[in-house]
Amino acid sequence: MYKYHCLNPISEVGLERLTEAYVPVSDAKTADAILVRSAGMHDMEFGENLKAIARAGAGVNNIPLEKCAEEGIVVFNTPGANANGVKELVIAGMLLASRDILGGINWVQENEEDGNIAKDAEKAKKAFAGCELEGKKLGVIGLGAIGVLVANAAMHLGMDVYGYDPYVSVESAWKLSRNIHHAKSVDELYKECDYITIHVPAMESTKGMIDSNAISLMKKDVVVLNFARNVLVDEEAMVDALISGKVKHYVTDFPTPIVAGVKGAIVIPHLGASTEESEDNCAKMAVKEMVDYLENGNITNSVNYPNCNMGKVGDNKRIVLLHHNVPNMIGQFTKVLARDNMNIADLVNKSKGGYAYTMIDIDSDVPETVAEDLRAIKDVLRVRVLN
Ligand SMILES: NC(=O)c1ccc[n+]([C@@H]2O[C@H](COP(=O)([O-])OP(=O)(O)OC[C@H]3O[C@@H](n4cnc5c(N)ncnc54)[C@H](O)[C@@H]3O)[C@@H](O)[C@H]2O)c1
Ligand SMILES: O=C(O)CC[C@@H](O)C(=O)O
Repeated sequence: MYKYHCLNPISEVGLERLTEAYVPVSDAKTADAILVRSAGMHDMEFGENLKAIARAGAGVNNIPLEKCAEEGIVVFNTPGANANGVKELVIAGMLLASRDILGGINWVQENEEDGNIAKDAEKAKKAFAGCELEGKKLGVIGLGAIGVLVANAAMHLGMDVYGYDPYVSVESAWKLSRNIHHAKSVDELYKECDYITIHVPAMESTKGMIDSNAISLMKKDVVVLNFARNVLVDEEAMVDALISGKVKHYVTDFPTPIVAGVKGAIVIPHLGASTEESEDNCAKMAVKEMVDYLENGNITNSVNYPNCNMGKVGDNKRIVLLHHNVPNMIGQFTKVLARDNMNIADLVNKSKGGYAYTMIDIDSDVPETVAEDLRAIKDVLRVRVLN
């Protein structure tokens, strides 16, 4: 029996895939696994049973990844599962920034009682005119799951698209249209583009990436879109640029007291991934990853431990060990197993940064004393025996 806790509402389409072996609990401290969306987890104390956190979404800046790794808790996310939802809202954001659709709709609501509204609208509409996207230059910073979709869609709308991502994956590079210009530096993109959209994770290295210096390089009347995280943009600098008229619109999915209500800021209440399809996709993927880890020890799409897969647990017992990525760990594991005369049927070891994961299939029972001896090895963070 596994206990799970949902820190945010998770789509039923995902939860209904859990068998009767899974029970929801109201106290996160007692859970084997936590399902989460955007809830902040940095101040949480984790219970000793907690083995996995599955983020139904892409961004993991709400989760203390290093602390989890040290406590032997594997953190998963759902790469690409909500990318289409975000892409569509980014396109909507570009349209909202180009045509005064919001101003026009407000005008109609304010004049709803005007019996001559059809005729008056024809006079009023010139105040809400705008420009088209076709032929304009779009810069996309970050060519991952979302950035690639935005770049390709904008290209199909007739935009001239520049992409910047020094760490682009092979998978993304394959998906990216060959008509996208490869910006050699982010400064080149700032100088060239009429619209700039950012799709990078919030990390120490990306925080404040769009600051006053970046804005100073941009064209006058540029539109900046941020559907990634508020901390990527120096919001004080952005407000100054909106007030001075350097930036025409700042379209952001992240309301903060600094930008909400500022003229020129188009602020959306974090709706990028809030579609039925995205929520279902994320929940299904998060639940699948969580179940496969709890039951089989397989790790897929973890952000703090290496991916590692030995298929389903069969007739053999499986020992899974989370540990620091330091020399001689396998030697110490096999010594413990050899001492108890245990035969290894299969073994996989993978590492990611400072952490490593070892899966060992054993063709006999694994006494608790063996598990305890493995746990006692220095640099071992967690040991589980499955089946
Ligand atoms: N608004 C929403 O509801 C919503 C939904 C999903 C994701 N997001 C945010 O969008 C971010 C991106 O999502 P994704 O699914 O595309 O993630 P992803 O991991 O697929 O792509 C991120 C890309 O950013 C690139 N990158 C990293 N550092 C960079 C840098 N300094 N300069 C340029 N590129 C850099 C990476 O190489 C990667 O290709 C997430 O981390 C999350 O914060 C927001
Ligand atoms: O869960 C959400 O609603 C938003 C998720 C989004 O910000 C993400 O990073 O995937």
